[in-house]
Amino acid sequence: CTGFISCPDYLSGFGNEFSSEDPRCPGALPKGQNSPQVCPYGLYAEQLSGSAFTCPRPTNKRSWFYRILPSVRHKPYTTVDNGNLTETWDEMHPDPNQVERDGECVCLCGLHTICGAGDTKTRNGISIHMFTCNTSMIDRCFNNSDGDFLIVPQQGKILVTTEFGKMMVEPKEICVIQQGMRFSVDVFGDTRGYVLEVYGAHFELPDLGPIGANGLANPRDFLTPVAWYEDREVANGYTVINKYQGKLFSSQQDFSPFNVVAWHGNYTPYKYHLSNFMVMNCVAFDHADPSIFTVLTAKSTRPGVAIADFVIFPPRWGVADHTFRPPYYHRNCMSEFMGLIEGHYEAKEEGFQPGGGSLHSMMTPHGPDGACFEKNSTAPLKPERVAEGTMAFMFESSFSMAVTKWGLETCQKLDKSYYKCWEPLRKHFDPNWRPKRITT
Ligand SMILES: O=C(O)Cc1cc(O)ccc1O
Ligand SMILES: [Fe+2]
Repeated sequence: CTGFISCPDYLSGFGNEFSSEDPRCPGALPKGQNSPQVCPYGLYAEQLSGSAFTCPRPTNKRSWFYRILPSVRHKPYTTVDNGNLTETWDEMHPDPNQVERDGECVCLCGLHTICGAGDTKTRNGISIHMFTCNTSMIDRCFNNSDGDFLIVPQQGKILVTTEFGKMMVEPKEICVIQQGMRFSVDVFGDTRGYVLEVYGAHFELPDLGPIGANGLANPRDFLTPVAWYEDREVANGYTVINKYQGKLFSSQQDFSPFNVVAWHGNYTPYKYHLSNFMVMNCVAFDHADPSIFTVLTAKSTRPGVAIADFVIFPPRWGVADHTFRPPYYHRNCMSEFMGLIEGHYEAKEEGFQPGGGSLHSMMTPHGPDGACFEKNSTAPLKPERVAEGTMAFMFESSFSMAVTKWGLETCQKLDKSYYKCWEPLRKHFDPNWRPKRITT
C-alpha cells in the first residue's frame, strides 16, 4: 500500500506515545525537546492538551504538532445556524416510553441530535446524534470544543482527514475524534451513521478483571493515522466550524488546517474494526450481562459507573444449557440507546432496522418481543451461531437522557406502535405446575 488517499497507513496501539513524520520531511520532529527556538523546516510548534496539565500520568494526554502555520491565525468566530444539532434537553416533555425510530430518514447533511443529557459548560454529559450526508466537506473542517465524538458509520465509508493524518472508516469500523481535533469528512455516496458525544471524559478500554491480560478489544487493534500535510493556500477562504457550548461558530482562514508535517504524543484520533473484538460469553448456563461486550468506556468519577459505554452484539456461538438464551427482560438504572449497523437484533427479529435506533430510558421495561420469547422458550438448545451477519450496538449511559424535538417529531420516523411488539406476550402461569420428579 503506497497512496495516502486510497489506503492510509496507521500506527497500532491504544493511547501510546506515538510519533510520526510525513516522509516528505524527514527530521521534522525536533530532537530531545518540544519547543526549540527554531523548529526544523521552519515549522511552528503547537500543543493540543486533552487533559489538565496536572492530571496523573495514566490520564495525562497531550500531543505536539509541528505545522506550517499555527491554528491561531484565523479570523474571528461568528455564529452559524445549528440545524438539528442541539444541547437543549427540555424541548419536549419527558416521556419514559420505549422509543424506536425507523432507519430511512431523508435529512440534510449534518448532525441531528436525538437525545442526551448534561451540560457542556460544566463538562459532564452526553449527546447522541445521527448524521446523513452525500457530499464531502470541501475547504471546511469541524472542531468540537465540547467533547469527544465516537463515530459509528452505518452506511457508506468515510475518509476522515485530521491534523494527525487520514483514516478510512467503513461500516463495522468506528473512529474516535477527541475534543479539539480538527477533522474533515469525505464521503463516497449516501452515507449515514451514529455519533456518541461525551463531554468531559475520554474513552478508555474497560478493565479486564479476572479475564486477565488479553481479550475484548485488544490495544493493538486500535489504529492511529500517520502524519500527512498539505501546504495549501485557499484564496476563497477555508472554514473552520467550531462547536462550542452546544452552538456552532464559523471562522475563516486562508490556508488548510491540515498542515501538520510531524507530530508526537498520546492524544490522537483512532479507529477500530469491530470484527477484531474477542468475544467472551457464558459456556455453561444463564445470560451474562451485556457489559462483557464493552468496546470502550467513558468513566464517571463513581467507580464502575460509566458516563457512557460503547457495547456491541457481535456474531458468536450460543451454547448455554437449560437457559433462555436471548437478552432477559430488564429494568435498568442506566439508559440504553441501541442502533443497528447491519442484520437483525437478536431480541427483535422484525421491526428494528439498520440505521434505526431505540431508547429504553432509565427503569423503562424492555426485553425480547413476543415472537422471540415463544421461539426461544421451546428451541432445542444445541450450539448455535447467534447474530450471524449482524452488528447491533448500545450506547449505555448513567445519564437520564431527554429526547429532542427532532428525534420525536421533526424526523417523522418515530414508530408509534413499538410497544405492540410486547403485546403478544401471554401468561404461561400454571398453579398446578410441579417440579419434575427424577425417577431411577
Ligand atoms: O436488548 C437490550 O436492551 C440490551 C441488553 C442486552 C442483553 O444481552 C442483556 C440486557 C440488555 O439490556
Ligand atoms: Fe437492558
